[in-house]
Amino acid sequence: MIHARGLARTYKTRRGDVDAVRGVDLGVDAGEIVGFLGPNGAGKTTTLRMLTTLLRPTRGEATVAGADLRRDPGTVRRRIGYVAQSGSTSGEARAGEEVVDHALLYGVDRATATTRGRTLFEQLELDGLWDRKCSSLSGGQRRRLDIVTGLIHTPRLVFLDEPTTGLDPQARANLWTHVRGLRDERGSTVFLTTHYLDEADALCDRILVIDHGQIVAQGSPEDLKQRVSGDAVLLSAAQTADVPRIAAIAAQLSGADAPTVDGTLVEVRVPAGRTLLAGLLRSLDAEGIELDGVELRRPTLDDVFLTLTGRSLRDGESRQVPTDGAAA
Ligand SMILES: Nc1ncnc2c1ncn2[C@@H]1O[C@H](COP(=O)(O)OP(=O)(O)OP(=O)(O)O)[C@@H](O)[C@H]1O
Repeated sequence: MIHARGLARTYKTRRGDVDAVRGVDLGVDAGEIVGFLGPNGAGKTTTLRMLTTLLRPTRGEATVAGADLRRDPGTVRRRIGYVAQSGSTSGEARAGEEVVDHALLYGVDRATATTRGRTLFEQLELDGLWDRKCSSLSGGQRRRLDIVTGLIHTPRLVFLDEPTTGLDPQARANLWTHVRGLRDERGSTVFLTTHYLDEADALCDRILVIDHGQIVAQGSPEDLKQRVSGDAVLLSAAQTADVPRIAAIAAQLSGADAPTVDGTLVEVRVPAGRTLLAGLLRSLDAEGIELDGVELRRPTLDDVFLTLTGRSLRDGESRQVPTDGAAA
């Protein structure tokens, strides 16, 4: 569905050239949900805008939805749906009208657009809102309306730029269900950008990680996580004085990396945390050491990014990340 080779974009600015995307190769098969993940400024939107014909690549080639991006951008445009970060509906318009107008732009006739629009409203739980002003919809409803707009001309490939940014957790989870539905019920291929690791993990068949304009990793969420060897064992000491002894015992675990200490928290990475945990707790107990808490953390996508780049996926954040790997 997408086949790109060496796609690059340099912006000319007064301060000099900005190499936003530096030669991206990527492939997306029909029916996949692919997540495009990376920190702010990594090049996600620039890549998306090139693939959707909104921005001309400085270098590289791509076929998108079966048409050549450079030679036949008109066909690419007709075959894809694009839901921009900022959305595309205007506040004063009525929701249904907005969707029908969008379809007319694509050459869909009014009757067909209305029938399709009403079906999509039902599928995306917007029924009853056809005549409502867009400005009176909730954030989640408006985002789903953006998606209806992106789908009204029945594209085979849909690009979603940060579809859940700004939504509350329930609205995000609800939108994931709808994105899965696009693929499962309509057979659409979905290419989405996101900052949220949990979103990519839960929703995507495959993930591409971009950093500094280049793809630094790709694979299924599980594949990527398996590249980070080991589990993290986090031991929270009840008494600060016990921390050095806890670290010393943790360091003796089979295959352990050097433990790190942060206040009363000792963290150690081991190849198979689950099998070592019981023995570790027995050793600590035998030494009369009391713990406030124990956590075994499987690798997260953020660990993958840390391993690859030495940085957290979440901007400017250092190692103090929530232990469940969920994005803030
Ligand atoms: N029109 C432009 N002119 C100059 N530089 C730009 C322009 N648009 C983007 N850039 C720069 O190109 C780089 C990539 O930006 P891009 O918006 O593609 O990243 P992103 O991964 O989508 O970021 P975000 O997650 O913040 O949306 C950044 O350094 C950005 O400042």
